[in-house]
Amino acid sequence: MSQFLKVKTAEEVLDILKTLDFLEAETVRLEQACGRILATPVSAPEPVPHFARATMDGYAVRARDTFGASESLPALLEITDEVSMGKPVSATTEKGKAIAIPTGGMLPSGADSVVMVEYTIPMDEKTIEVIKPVAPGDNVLKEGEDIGLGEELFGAGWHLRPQDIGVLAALGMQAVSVRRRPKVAILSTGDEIVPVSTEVVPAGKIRDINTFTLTAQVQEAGAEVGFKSLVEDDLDALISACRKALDTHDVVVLSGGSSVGVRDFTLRVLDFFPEAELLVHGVAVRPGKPTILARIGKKLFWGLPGQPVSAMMICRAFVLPSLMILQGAESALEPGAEYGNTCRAVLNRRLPSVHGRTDYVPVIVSRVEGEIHATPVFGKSAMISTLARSDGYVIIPAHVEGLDPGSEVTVHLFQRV
Ligand SMILES: Nc1nc2c(c(=O)[nH]1)N[C@H]1C(S)=C(S)[C@@H](COP(=O)(O)OP(=O)(O)OC[C@H]3O[C@@H](n4cnc5c(N)ncnc54)[C@H](O)[C@@H]3O)O[C@H]1N2
Ligand code: MOO
Repeated sequence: MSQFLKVKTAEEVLDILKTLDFLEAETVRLEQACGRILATPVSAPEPVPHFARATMDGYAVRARDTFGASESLPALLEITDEVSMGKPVSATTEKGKAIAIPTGGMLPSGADSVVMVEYTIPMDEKTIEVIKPVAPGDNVLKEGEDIGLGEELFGAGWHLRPQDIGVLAALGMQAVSVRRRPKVAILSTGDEIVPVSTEVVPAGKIRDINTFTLTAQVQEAGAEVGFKSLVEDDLDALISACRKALDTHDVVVLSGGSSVGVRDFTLRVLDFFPEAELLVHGVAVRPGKPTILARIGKKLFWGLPGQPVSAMMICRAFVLPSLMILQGAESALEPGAEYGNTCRAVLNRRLPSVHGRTDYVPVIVSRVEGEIHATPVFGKSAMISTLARSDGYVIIPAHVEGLDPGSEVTVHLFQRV
């Protein structure tokens, strides 16, 4: 199966990802729904609120009984009843009458507005003077004013946020249908890689970084990380680790290998999976050109470069979008959609770039005299500290040969919020 495919552009890879099938839907309780992606649209089965409510403490009145009221010429109203919180009141607000009401109380019939207590002067136990008029609807939340009956609230593919959960709670939806979280296995390979727990690292070896960075990244995209393993550079060991991972996971993310010819090694692993279909073998990007993507049955297999910066950038640029698409995220399916938040900034250094290759350049974002600046962080892709110092990255498209200082750029922020 080791056919060699033409190196793909970043856009071609994203287009391939958009053709992936979504994972199945599952029902989760509202408490677990934040951050999940809706599988079916949601519309309102009832109005919110389902009765008119006061939004201020005061008196429920007929607005026309207060028209023209002022401090010098107050409107005199008789208090006939009091609304208790959480209970309907049987009394009706009649002409010249007022019913005391707390914020959130149910508006009595006949009333169309609430006079705030501050604009009333008690005359005696049963009488108030209103010193400022109200218009119909003042200080009242009407039935369905928050959410209308049948209102279309969220489409399939909507990424649920805390406030969305609040809407679902208001509607009494105790459970929602969302896409299953992708289960991801993270395999790191290389004879030079030793576990983080290694106290004295032998000469020629380094501690494992990628297992940790890739795990943290894919979790950020809502995936569950199952199997994690450091695998030696041995074909049989790699095949058996991949087989185990593919059996029980939706996605396998393998990083690194041996310095020479590792790509062939990863491709050779794929030869042992008859269903494997190589989708990407090399991407015209920097860093991370030697990236592999294959489909194995319904499963995805990513082969990422071993350099920690390259692995993280490819994960962010392609693996995370693939995880969002598996979860049916509409935001990941839009043309030109990028994962995460962005901000606009002014570049304060020249950024060289080669025509025909998309560059991902880490930057520091700072505010200088009210303007947001992006300062490139240069460094080799073996240097994880460059990303730790950066706030995000700028993408220089393949057709652009470098950017001059003063260019306005979009910074893709590492932090999602
Ligand atoms: N002669 C050439 N050499 C290299 C080329 C090339 O085109 N010709 N490409 C370079 C580029 S670009 C990259 S990227 C790397 C590709 O690396 P591999 O994916 O083959 O992976 P490795 O060789 O195993 O690792 C590269 C580097 O990353 C370190 N590494 C690997 N895994 C981890 C880990 N889990 N934690 C921390 N660091 C890790 C590994 O020790 C190597 O230093 O090849 C270039 N070479
Ligand atoms: O493609 Mo490599 O990832 O630039 O270091």
